[in-house]
This record gives sequence, structure tokens and C-alpha cells, in this order.
Amino acid sequence: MPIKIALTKGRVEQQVVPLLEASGIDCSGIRSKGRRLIFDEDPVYETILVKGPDVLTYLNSGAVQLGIVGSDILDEQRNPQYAMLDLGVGRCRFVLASTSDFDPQQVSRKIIATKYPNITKRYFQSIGEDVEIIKIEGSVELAPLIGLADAIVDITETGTTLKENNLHVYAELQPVSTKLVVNRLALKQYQPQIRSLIDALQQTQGVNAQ
Ligand SMILES: Nc1ncnc2c1ncn2[C@@H]1O[C@H](COP(=O)(O)OP(=O)(O)OP(=O)(O)O)[C@@H](O)[C@H]1O
Ligand SMILES: O=P(O)(O)OC[C@H]1O[C@H](OP(=O)(O)OP(=O)(O)O)[C@H](O)[C@@H]1O
Repeated sequence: MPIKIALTKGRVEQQVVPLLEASGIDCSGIRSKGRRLIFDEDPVYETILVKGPDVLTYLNSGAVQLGIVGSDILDEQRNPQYAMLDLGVGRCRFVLASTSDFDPQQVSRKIIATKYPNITKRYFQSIGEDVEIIKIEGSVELAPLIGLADAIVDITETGTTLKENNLHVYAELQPVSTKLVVNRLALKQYQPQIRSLIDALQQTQGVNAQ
């Protein structure tokens, strides 16, 4: 039985496939995938491509043994106990951002738009502030520009999206990077294979043990 890996498709997939290949995993199917979602070219690891939040759904159910997902998703879903390895890619950070006329000290209850309501709630709780949170699914930067919210909590990497939409950073929250996560039962059942994958990934450039 191959060991199944749920890999976040998109940005994470693009950065992680070279690391998996450098660790000896055949990713030729993923490289020329078309609309396929299951990749069984490698004799040891079968990879499926899913959306980030679904990685944890597959992992927690035991349908897959390993997952590769951003720490933004792990932190949002409060599931950090499964993280085995920081893959050193997908690095970005959470910020509070808004237009130049935003007043962080405003007396009225702030409205914050975000894809990450739990992270946002925890951040404002940590600074003792009660805010209204509006969950949106993407293009978060629009919210303060169109009058939906006073500010946003979102991830930024290069800062280009903020800059091109005339938004400023008002606070730095937490860093984000891509993690290898493991189902606890699978860790017991497949310990040698999972250990050897972790060792191989650690030897690839830029990979740090947790
Ligand atoms: N600007 C960024 N820089 C670096 N990593 C990012 C950035 N944006 C997102 N990520 C990481 O990549 C993961 C998924 O990003 P990606 O943009 O591929 O999917 P998405 O935001 O769900 O978009 P879509 O809905 O278009 O698939 C995030 O969970 C995060 O860990
Ligand atoms: O600082 P930058 O390098 O510009 O990256 C930041 C952007 O990347 C993410 O969006 P994504 O591309 O995932 O699209 P989305 O707006 O649909 O979530 C994030 O939500 C920002 O919008």
C-alpha cells in the first residue's frame, strides 16, 4: 500500500514539487497533470491534490497519511499538533492593513475583513480589542477600498498587492510557511517510511527541522 500525501494545489504545489523530487519522489505525473488529481507514478508515495483546508479533512479522517499545507491553514483551524517539518517554502506573513486614513485608535468598533476569522479573532483578543469580523473568500484587499470594512487581516509576501491597491501595514501578526503534517496513527504504522521522507526533505536546500 503506498503512503498517501495530500498536497495543497496551487502556490504550495509549485514550491513543494521540486523538494519532493529532490527527495527522490517521482512527480512526473504532477508536472504534466492536466485535470488529474491522483498521482501514483512513485512506488512509495501516492499524491493527491486538494485545496488547503481540505488537506486537514483528509488527514484527520485517516484517508491520507501525510499532508502538505500552509501554517496559515493550520493556525486558522487550530491544528498545529500535526506539524512535523517546516519545509522552508511558502513564506509570507499575516498583517493588519488598510488605507492611509485608517485610524488604529478609532473609538467605534472596527470592522475587519479576512479569509482567516479565527486568526483575526485571536489577534484582536490578544490586544484586548473587540471587533466585528466579516469573512470573505478572496481579493481581501478590496474590502477597505470599497467600504466593506475598516481594515483587513491577510497574508502578504512581496507586498505588491498591498502597494498596488494603496494599502498600508498597521501591524505585523504571525509568519507563515509550508508544513509537512502527519496523521498520528500513520506515524506509528509507517514510522520508517515517514522518517526517511523527513530525513530526505531535511537534506534538501532550505529545509529546517521543527
Ligand atoms: N502571497 C503569498 N506568498 C506566499 N505564500 C502564499 C501567498 N498566498 C498564499 N500563500 C500560501 O499558499 C497557500 C495557498 O495559496 P493559493 O494562492 O495557491 O491558494 P488560494 O489562496 O486558496 O487561492 P485559490 O482560491 O485561487 O486556489 C496559502 O494557504 C498560503 O500558505
Ligand atoms: O504580498 P503579495 O506577494 O502581493 O501577496 C499577497 C497576496 O497573495 C494572496 O492572495 P492570492 O494570490 O492567494 O489570491 P486571493 O486574493 O484570491 O486569495 C494574499 O491574499 C494577497 O492578496
